[in-house]
Amino acid sequence: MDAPTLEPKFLPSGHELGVVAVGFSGGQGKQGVDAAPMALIEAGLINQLRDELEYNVHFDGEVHAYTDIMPRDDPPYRNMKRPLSVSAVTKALSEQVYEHASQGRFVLTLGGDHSIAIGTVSGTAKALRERLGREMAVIWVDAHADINTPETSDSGNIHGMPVAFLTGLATESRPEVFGWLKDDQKISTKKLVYIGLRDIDRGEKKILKDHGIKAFSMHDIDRHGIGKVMDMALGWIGTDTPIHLSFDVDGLDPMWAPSTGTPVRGGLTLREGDFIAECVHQTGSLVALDLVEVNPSLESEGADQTIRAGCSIVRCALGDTLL
Ligand SMILES: NC(=[NH2+])NCCC[C@H](N)C(=O)O
Ligand SMILES: [Mn+2]
Ligand SMILES: [Mn+2]
Repeated sequence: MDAPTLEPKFLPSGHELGVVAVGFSGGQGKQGVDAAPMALIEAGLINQLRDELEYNVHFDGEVHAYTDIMPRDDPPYRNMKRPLSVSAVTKALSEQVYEHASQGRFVLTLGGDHSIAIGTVSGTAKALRERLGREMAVIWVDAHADINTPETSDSGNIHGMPVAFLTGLATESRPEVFGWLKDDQKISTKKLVYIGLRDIDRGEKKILKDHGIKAFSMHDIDRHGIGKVMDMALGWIGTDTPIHLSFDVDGLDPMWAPSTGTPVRGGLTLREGDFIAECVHQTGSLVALDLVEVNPSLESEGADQTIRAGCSIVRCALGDTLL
């Protein structure tokens, strides 16, 4: 199989890969999503990246559960469930991701629910600003926009809010509830692009509209095809901007990825998911990838294919090709 061919634009070498495994489920209510990193690793993902794609993998060999920093008492605050836990975990994760990214490594984070993106995106955004003096773009592949503020959220689940905190649309001064997030760890709403949306809350629709956020829904993919949508999405970002890809496995149709906490029918095919990852790799601008929301304990007869779909997306984003 081919080694990653493209010269990356924002990494000193195309071969240094930092991996962080995050066994965290507190951003939503269903247990089991914390088992995903181990399931992905046991399916051979890290070995494939090392042996077939020839990455020099920097991985501490641990699935981080952050039990030592988890507060015992964590009541709702401003409608958020488990705010202290999610804040503490994402703060620690942000530092781990920052460490890899500031050493010029590509950062792969295996989640975990999507609240962990508060940690991953903040870590890479800060490192890229320091290392290159550049603002980073984020491509968010998901059935959901995850841009609720604590006030617009119906569920109170923080995995539906990460983008609001990362763009500064939601703010909080208490350091123990995301007040640790500083401007240099945030991203602009102008550098955010969604792909695959199909289940957006009313308050989220208003936010997307009011801030002119670039979003390609399943309707756009039906209309233009995924090839054209990727041209438009990457055209919006431009060729001079590093990209962090945050991939929620529920962006795929439940036919291909049934084992996830909030499945929504009418999603991306397996090939469309891989194609998105391939196209983003081909830009040479990709600096980080999150794979989140795989929950092997749900629809467990479909767990294997969900895990395989997740592994495939990661390999494609890291330069695997069909030929
Ligand atoms: N990362 C996810 N799967 N998020 C689902 C969010 C669902 C819903 N919009 C909420 O805010 O609760
Ligand atoms: Mn989702
Ligand atoms: Mn999500």
